[in-house]
Amino acid sequence: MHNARLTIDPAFTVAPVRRRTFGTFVEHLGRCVYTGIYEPGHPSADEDGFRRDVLELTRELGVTTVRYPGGNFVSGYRWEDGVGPRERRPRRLDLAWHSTETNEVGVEEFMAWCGKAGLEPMMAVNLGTRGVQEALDLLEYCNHHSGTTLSDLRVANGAKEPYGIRMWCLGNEMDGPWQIGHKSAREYGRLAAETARAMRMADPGLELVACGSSSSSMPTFGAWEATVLEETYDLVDFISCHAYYEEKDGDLGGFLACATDMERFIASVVATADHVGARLRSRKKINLSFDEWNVWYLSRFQAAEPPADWPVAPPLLEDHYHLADAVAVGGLLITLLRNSDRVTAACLAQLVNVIAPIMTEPGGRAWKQTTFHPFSQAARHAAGQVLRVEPVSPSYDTAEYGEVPLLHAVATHDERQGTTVFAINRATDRPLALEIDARALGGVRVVEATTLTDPDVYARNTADDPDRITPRPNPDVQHDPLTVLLPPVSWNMIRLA
Ligand SMILES: O=[N+]([O-])c1ccc(O[C@@H]2O[C@@H](CO)[C@H](O)[C@H]2O)cc1
Repeated sequence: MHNARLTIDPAFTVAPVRRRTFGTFVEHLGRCVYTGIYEPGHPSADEDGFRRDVLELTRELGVTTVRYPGGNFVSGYRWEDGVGPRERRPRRLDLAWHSTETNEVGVEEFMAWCGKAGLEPMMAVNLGTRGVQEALDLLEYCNHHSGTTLSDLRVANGAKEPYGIRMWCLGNEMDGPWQIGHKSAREYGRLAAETARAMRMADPGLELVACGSSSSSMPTFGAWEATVLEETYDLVDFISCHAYYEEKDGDLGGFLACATDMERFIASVVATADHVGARLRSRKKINLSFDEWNVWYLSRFQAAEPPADWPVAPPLLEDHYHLADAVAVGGLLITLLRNSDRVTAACLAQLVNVIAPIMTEPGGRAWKQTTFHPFSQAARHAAGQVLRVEPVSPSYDTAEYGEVPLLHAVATHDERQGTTVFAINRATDRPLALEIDARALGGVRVVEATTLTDPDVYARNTADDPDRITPRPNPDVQHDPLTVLLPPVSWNMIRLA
């Protein structure tokens, strides 16, 4: 058995828990929209064609914000295609995903779905094939009350009240050579600046996200952020970060340590943003929108052929997650929370079917993947302030990241909801006895301790066995000293009150 310790003291805080940390992403990609959130013929479909089973799971997941409509898709998207009478909407080639887009769902349907799910939208504009004018048009269509051609069109299409969308992404991954309309940092920075400047003329209160790098392994990483922020610093609020991880060559220990990369990624982008701010002598701080993060078996996707014959909503990027994937996701969530001073928005990519916590069968069942659980527990129970905890833990050696602690943890504290510790044990061979020094909280007890684990780290949930991997009460809790046994390869939640 390994032993680790952490001390909880509500006097030492990082930042408030940001509700936007629990965002997700709905892209017109594969079956995320069609047969994901939307399937008119489905037995659970509501009057607007949205699957009630998916809506219910989305609520249970605890999602707060949702990014839309892409992703790579947005860089070739004409938003006007998706508004007005359905029978008049064009069918288009979606070059990003080699599919046919029917436009049955567009901004109107998406906003109606957000209303039903109780989510804040985060809208992306196309800066691949389009520019300032089209972004302004979409903004006017969405947010202007009425009395102009575009706002009256929205009203005529059934949405009397403006949508009031606050958060906007200025394009998507424009550093990626795969992106339609891919640009250099300077080209993109100028376009993002002019788009942001014009959007702010319409509404100075918007929160704008400039594209950062599509991963920290891009050759332009760092330089890209610096150049883009040189152009946009005073005009945007966020720089985006995207990161996907997968187990490579059977290196489970290295994979479970992937949050180490995310940690370094965040530190590098914060340093770069602050460096630009310092050179500009600005008092403003740019925050990070980690608006794509997840486990994604990208190498399998890259090895596969694109869909033949431009199908409508083909199954794409449908990763079936196992326990170890869920523990990796839990580790990434812990890192996002630990960096809540600068990471003030994040989106798990994506929500349904496409590298997603929720899976569906067309016409059939919906179920929770393993990765659903760390997200839903953190979204529900992380509250109040993120506490600065400094776990003391044995470490292990990884090929990719060097020495990494076996324990990765964070705690949050709220006067009413109490204190919650989220922790993963990365050890593959034995449990970790975690001693929690909670004396500063004064006489608290464990009110709930759960663990997500399984003797088979590659066990998955399926439609037939949807609860194979689900949080279960952790029986190994001792008081005085407060000690919880974390099983090997596990995600854990410990609630104190
Ligand atoms: O590292 N890559 O090779 C790589 C390739 C594509 C890629 O796309 C991003 O991930 C897609 C799925 O969420 C989103 O549509 C897009 O923004 C993100 C990363």
